[in-house]
Amino acid sequence: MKLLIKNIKELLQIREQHVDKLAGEQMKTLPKLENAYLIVKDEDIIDYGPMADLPQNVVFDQIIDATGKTVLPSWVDSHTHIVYAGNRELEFVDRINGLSYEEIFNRGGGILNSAKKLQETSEEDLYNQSKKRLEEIIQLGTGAVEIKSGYGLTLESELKMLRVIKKLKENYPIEIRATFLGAHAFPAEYKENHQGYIDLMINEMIPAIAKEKLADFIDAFLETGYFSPEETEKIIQVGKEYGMVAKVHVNQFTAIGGIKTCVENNALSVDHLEIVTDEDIAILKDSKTMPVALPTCSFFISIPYTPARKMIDAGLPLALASDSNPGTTPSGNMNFVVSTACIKMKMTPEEAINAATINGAYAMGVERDYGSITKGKKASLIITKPLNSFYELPYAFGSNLIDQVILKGKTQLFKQNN
Ligand SMILES: N=CN[C@@H](CCC(=O)O)C(=O)O
Ligand SMILES: [Zn+2]
Repeated sequence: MKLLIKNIKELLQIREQHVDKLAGEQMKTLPKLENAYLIVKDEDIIDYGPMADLPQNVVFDQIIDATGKTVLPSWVDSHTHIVYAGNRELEFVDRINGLSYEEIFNRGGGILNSAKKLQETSEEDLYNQSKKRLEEIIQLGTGAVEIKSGYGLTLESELKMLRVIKKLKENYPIEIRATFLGAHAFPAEYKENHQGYIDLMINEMIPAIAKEKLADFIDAFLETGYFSPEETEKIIQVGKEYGMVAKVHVNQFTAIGGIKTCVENNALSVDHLEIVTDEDIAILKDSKTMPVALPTCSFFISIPYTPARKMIDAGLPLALASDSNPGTTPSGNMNFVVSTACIKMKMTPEEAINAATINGAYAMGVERDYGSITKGKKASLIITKPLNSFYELPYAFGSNLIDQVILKGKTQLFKQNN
């Protein structure tokens, strides 16, 4: 199966040589080709170039004319919780009426509210609720996504979540990686017995999950009132013994030394980072750990934005992800994430697109196959509607500027979600 996309007004994020990630100044450049073609064979990008060099006498099975349109690699969303049951719109109204995220959690809401709902939901129902969200993000241009457990908080329900993620992975062309987030919150019955829940995770959950090969990564909510740096360290070290790489929620509300713990334990990414100290920046500077910002979480619950300017100007890399979840970000729209990063965090469109493609791919370990227009990478692409320039993507926030989504070489069309 050979597909030609021709007359592309702007072909973005072309990288002839493989890059793992981009940091500091490098993020300012988004290489592009104007009036270009791109050729796909089966699942892969095999060629691209200026229209003047389009190979002649080649027979294509499908031709897309992208006159006036921009083509870019699909978004890579390295941090989501899109598998969940029900939603939390009542807490949304509680927050409007003055309660904080912390106050809602302390009343038994928040993560524990979602856990209760999920424990009462069958695996089949959970799959059906979650697949609608997955189809929605595919239509919004996401081509690779990380999905976390963490609303189960019992052996049975964590397995249920991870099996749903596995089934989504089997049934959809979007690239999926799974993360075990048993350490999302202490269940009420373990409030005064942290060690008991940690023992449950270490002795039962992690071995069972590893046995079924259900998780690539391990995560914890390292935060005041949730998991301490020491508790997190223990959990991620055991995860590592079972082949799970750490990706950690840290510094969402407070800086308690969590970034240091994560970097020392070779975390692939540290995510949230709404509160970042100068010491944290220095620790991240010479590490392989990718900082990940989640600006639509800041938008939704009115907390500070990750200081992206300060971090990038200090030479750090930065990835952007949606954090799609029922409590703090009920949206998996990466287009809005990119807009919010530009509008609220003063990232340039070039920086934001780099952060949502190649750096996102690094943050979920798929940078060999996703995140840039490079020969041999997966043909997972966004074709926009006609645009003046790609700057319109973050500028026209709230508009859907996507005309077509191609995942692994195939156009994606879903029936309207109902
Ligand atoms: N902060 C921790 N976890 C999620 C939110 C969980 C929830 O409120 O359901 C997050 O990344 O924002
Ligand atoms: Zn999260």
